[in-house]
Amino acid sequence: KRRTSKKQNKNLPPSPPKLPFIGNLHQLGSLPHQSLWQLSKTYGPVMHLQLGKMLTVVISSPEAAKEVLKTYDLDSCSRPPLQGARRLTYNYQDVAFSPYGEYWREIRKICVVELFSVKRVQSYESIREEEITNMINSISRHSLSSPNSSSVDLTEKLFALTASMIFRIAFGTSFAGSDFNHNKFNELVHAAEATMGSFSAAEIFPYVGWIVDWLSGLNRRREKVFRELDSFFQRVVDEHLNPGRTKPQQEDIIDVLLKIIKEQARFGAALLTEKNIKAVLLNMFLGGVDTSAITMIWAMAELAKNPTLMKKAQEEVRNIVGNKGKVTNSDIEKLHYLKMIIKETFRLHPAGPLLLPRESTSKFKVNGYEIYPKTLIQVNVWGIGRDPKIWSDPEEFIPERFMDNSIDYKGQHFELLPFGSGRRICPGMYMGTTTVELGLANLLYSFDWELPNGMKEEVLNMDESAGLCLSLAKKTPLELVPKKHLFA
Ligand code: HEM
Repeated sequence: KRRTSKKQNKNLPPSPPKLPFIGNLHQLGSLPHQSLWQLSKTYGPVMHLQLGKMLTVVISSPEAAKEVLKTYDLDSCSRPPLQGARRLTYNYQDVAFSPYGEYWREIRKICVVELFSVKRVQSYESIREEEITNMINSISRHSLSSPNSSSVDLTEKLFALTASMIFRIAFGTSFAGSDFNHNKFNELVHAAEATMGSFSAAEIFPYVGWIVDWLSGLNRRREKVFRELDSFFQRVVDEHLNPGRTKPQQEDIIDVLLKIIKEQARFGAALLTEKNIKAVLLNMFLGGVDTSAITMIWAMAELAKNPTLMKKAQEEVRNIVGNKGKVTNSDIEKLHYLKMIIKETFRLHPAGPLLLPRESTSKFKVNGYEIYPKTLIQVNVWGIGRDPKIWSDPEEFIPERFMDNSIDYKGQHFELLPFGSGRRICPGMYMGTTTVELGLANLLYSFDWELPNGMKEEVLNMDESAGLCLSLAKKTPLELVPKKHLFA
């Protein structure tokens, strides 16, 4: 049973004042990473909050993040059993929400070694290039067919791009080749994300919360999304099991997982089942589609707001690629300025502003305060990215700050943690950054971009939208006017 602060208020981190019953819940607001960052300015980089019945510790400095994610990684790398995720993960039989233990270690190893390894990601190079070419062609058609320079909705284009890529990588067919409607699928994935992210009353209020969830229809909505996704995933798995199926050129993710199941059965060590395949597919859609799209959208929005930086990035990519027609994987390593733009985007707009919640499994101390077992831990990487003690002009988008600076985002530098760090670090980091780099490079190479209707850069709306499960989206769609770049 989750502990409450009454039993252990000896040396807990400082906390804002609480209300009876709900504790600090009312202080979260609609953008919790922002409210928590404000609170941390008063209560410090290690503070505790009572969210209903859940004791939560919020970490808001690189030093404290290093303690949790490195020094005490093993003591804090479990996940809380969130009700929103329970059904959709077949009782936490996925990677992202599975508690720390033998099963998680095994499935995590499969992800790192088999599914998202550098070799596997490289094997999907042609899928990435084809899907990006499709997007560029569709923007070109738009730009040619509207001589009065009407804008395209880049938010829609980039979500469609990452969804199509993950769909093909996971299932081996494209949306066009499946009987699943593109929009319907995106709708379903977003509904799943929303149910995952929704707080259950059952989680927050002891004894009576389940009644609220039942009355509000939350359980019914979760069940409906679960059934639809489950039946879709099951159908694709069954198709893969059909001996008459024509296989795609590269093994897709379902092929790889089915092969592992077969091998395990041969050695009598059956650990994975079809349920695990479906749960991992869900992780790929929830973890891989929005995060990469959102990062590209924020990067393009920042560049549209800063035309000098946009021009510098375009000159770099056009000089390096020449009139080849498109940017390919082999060009990316030479695009140093683009890489700085991506780092700066991760600093200001990390797709997971609070990472995913961790749960402690033993007692340890951070900054002299006790963290007890079964505490929910959130690391505010959004706040750390905007801390004036670490970054000069923190609210400004300045890619050049990374020029003579060794800070990277791969989990070794606790000032910049868009993918987290330690045992739970995002296993899809290479897949995500490869998509973001190639997608952005091609957008910058192929078109000049302008704000619509003579809009001034200062008025471009950069508000954040209430985060769902993981992702911190731009509130309004990014509409920009593309002008096809003509090479001499
Ligand atoms: C720009 C792109 C991406 C960003 C910013 C991102 C960010 C994150 C973050 C912040 C976490 C939580 C780490 C923690 O708890 O400490 C995470 C976990 C995870 N991500 Fe990503 N991600 C991205 C792309 C991807 C892709 C492409 C995939 C797979 C197709 C993926 C799959 C996962 C999975 C399975 C986990 C859970 C890992 C675990 O709990 O062991 N992510 N990601």
